[in-house]
Amino acid sequence: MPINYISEIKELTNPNVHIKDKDHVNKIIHDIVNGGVKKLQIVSDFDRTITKQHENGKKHLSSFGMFIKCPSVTKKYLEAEKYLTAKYFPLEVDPSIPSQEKRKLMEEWWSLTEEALKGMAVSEGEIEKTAAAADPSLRDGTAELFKDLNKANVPILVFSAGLGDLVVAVLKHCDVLFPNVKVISNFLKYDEQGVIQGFNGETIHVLNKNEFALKGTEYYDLIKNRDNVILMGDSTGDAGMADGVSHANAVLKIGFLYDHVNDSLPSFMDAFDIVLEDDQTMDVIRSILKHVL
Ligand SMILES: Nc1nc2c(ncn2[C@@H]2O[C@H](COP(=O)(O)O)[C@@H](O)[C@H]2O)c(=O)[nH]1
Ligand SMILES: [Mg+2]
Repeated sequence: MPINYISEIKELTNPNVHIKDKDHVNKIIHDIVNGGVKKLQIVSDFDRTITKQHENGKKHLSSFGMFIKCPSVTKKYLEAEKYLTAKYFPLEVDPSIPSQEKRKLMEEWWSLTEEALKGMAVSEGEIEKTAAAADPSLRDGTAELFKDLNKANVPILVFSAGLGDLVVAVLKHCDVLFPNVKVISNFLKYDEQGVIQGFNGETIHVLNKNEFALKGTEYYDLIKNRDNVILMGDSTGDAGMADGVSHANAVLKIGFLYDHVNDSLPSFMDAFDIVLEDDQTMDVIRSILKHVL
């Protein structure tokens, strides 16, 4: 009789864990366990997935939210960022907005953000210092998780619609930027004088991650023989992050839900296999990996 992981793994029996199709989740966990470390890869969102969603009663800053703490950020950008975030963040987390309409709104937000960034001279050094000073909180157990995955040589793709320079600086500051960790995100493009020209490459926002084929990226070679994926995100748009892994076999999608729990739970349970309500830890993925690593 195959193991019933959902009843075996106590972290999956907590009342804040929501699973729509238990048989399906058991089957995926079985495939991941049977495939072992050589077949496994992790794809994770960054803001409010690797970082906490809230701590000590305060919402956690996003990578863009940390960026505005850089001393060289202009007053003009601060005003633009404040206005844009106040306008678009509530729309991002509003479950009642149809996805096509929300996608247009997110495209607007990111393109206006890119325009507002142009012309500033905020150096990488300043970004590193700001990341350290922001004292970001990764989910409890993230360092242990990344260390165990690095030891087992399991690649982790951090796929962020945030500001890649800040994402890398935070991972470095928290000593989790191990060799197995790769970041795909919006990285700043600079001219020779160190002035920001926008983002490098195509802009990633919260609702187009599913379109980023990983084929052709430097990451692809690492994962081409790894067809089992554990995916983690905090937005329904994150659930498509592994769509670019065309050869994927078993994909276990873990969603961290915090905003508008009652209204968002149905769409989260459709998008993710396991939904964790207000869980600021990596306990669930670590408890599953105990059967793999
Ligand atoms: N404070 C701000 N937050 C922003 C801005 N633009 C986007 N965002 C947030 O970033 C995350 C995306 O990052 P991910 O790692 O979760 O993909 C998204 O959820 C937005 O809330 C901004 O200008 N200011
Ligand atoms: Mg996020």
